[in-house]
Amino acid sequence: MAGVGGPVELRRSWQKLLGLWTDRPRRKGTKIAGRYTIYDLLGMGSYGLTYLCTDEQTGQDVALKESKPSKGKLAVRLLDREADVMNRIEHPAIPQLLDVFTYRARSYIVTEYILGETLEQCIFEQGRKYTEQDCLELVKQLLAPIVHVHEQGYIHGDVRIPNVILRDGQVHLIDFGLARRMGEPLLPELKRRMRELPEPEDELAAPDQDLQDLGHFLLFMLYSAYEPEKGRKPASWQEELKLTPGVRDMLERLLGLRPGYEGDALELLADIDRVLKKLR
Ligand SMILES: Nc1ncnc2c1ncn2[C@@H]1O[C@H](COP(=O)(O)OP(=O)(O)OP(=O)(O)O)[C@@H](O)[C@H]1O
Repeated sequence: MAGVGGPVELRRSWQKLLGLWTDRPRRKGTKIAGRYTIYDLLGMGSYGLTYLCTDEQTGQDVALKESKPSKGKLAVRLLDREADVMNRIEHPAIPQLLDVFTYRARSYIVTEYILGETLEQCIFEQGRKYTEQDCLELVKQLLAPIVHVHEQGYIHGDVRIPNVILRDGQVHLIDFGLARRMGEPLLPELKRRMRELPEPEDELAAPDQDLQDLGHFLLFMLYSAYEPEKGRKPASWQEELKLTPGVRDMLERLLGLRPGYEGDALELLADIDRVLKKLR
């Protein structure tokens, strides 16, 4: 029959509707576990809702992430994993884990709230443009928390501009929802979600994956200053971005277009310092 899907599609639409209802954000002023008062919804991710809350015990602003009820046990498991990784990490450029609890069948993690803007907001909402030097300074800053995560035996797994917050010019790395122990494969349940990523999804977690992501991060940042000439056909980034040779080489190594850093963040750091010296 035209316009009406089969039973599978109908079931999917019904589940989607049910999900929208059960996952609807909580109202401002709602108190969770008698302690955290919701002030604002920060975002709705695939498996969780994140709120800006006031911790009534300390008076501190916190970010509270709640598992999505429609995603059932998987959302709870992912939040547990995220808490487990954050519990082992302590770095000034990573929000501190403050609390983990279950309340009315939902899981929660509470972290320090970083008041600032994500680099995605800086570029797409505020139209900020970053020079090569700015971009390298930011990547250099970001390497510190990434190296710390690697030293604890994990990879972040999702280094992207929406997951980096700038506060007073200092970067903060958030969202450990896809973090994995070194050598661990991607959770089978997440494979479908990661379909668009260029890396093979069966790859075991290794530091080079974060460095590759850092390459994509750097490319995004560099494009913020790109002004396409009128009527010019789209070309490769090497042609579009007029990069100095040092930055271009580094990017090609990060993106795996020539022999790379093999996960060696210290080699990358030395390279950044060398190129920055020339740019300054
Ligand atoms: N500690 C924090 N401080 C300030 N803002 C935060 C913090 N944690 C998350 N946010 C903001 O909350 C929003 C939701 O973030 P979160 O990373 O939890 O989920 P997401 O990115 O929407 O989803 P997904 O986990 O599926 O990528 C984002 O806008 C993010 O910038």
